[in-house]
Amino acid sequence: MAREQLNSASYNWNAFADRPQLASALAAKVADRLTRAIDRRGRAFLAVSGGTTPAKFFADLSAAPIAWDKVIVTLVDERFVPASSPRSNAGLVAANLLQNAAKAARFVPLYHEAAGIEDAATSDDAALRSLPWPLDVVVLGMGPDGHTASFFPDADDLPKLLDPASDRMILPVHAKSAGEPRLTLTLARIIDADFLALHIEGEDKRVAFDNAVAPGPRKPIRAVLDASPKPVEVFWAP
Ligand SMILES: O=C(O)[C@H](O)[C@@H](O)[C@H](O)[C@H](O)COP(=O)(O)O
Repeated sequence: MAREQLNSASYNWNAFADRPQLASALAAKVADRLTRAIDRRGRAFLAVSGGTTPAKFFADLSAAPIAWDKVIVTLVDERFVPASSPRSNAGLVAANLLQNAAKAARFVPLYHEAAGIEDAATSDDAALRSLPWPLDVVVLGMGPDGHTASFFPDADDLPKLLDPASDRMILPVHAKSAGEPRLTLTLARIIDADFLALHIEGEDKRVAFDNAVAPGPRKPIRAVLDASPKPVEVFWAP
């Protein structure tokens, strides 16, 4: 698809006629990039987002015939709730992605019991350092407010979350609009990924994306586009 270069933000817009076609195409692309990573370095490291959008994509990806036993899956971000909560991204991934062939993957969650979100982020950051960074594949989602990961526009310390030079893997997030406190990958770890995709669906998200990349107050998704050394692959269906 033609690449759209807008100011310093670069992205490729991949539009699909419907959501099943998007899910199938994104699953095939991610499976291919994971296989290429395994061929290159003997393993692959994937981070996925939660929310309501990715379930069909997860289901399609879960059936991909790749060497899932060589794949590590983690989350782009997590709500500070146990996996048993309906709000849990780990629960969503367990129910939709870690099924079928993908059951063989190793899953590294972000949530664990802790005194608070700061303690959880500190211990996550230490624990995740042993993973084979950089990520090979990251799949982002986006909210109507232009947030991605847990980079909410009203987050305390948003500049710290968006610092492209951060050496942190995981940071805590407090944001009124987020619901629960969150744990999130830093922007620096996201833009280090070998393949970075943004999966959005519906007219509202297309308008929100267009607004985010238009001149004006910078939304968090725009910070990712601007900082990414490669064009972000946007996958969109009505
Ligand atoms: O924990 C989360 O909610 C996600 O990681 C978040 O960044 C999500 O991708 C967007 O909020 C879009 O969510 P929907 O897919 O529900 O619109």
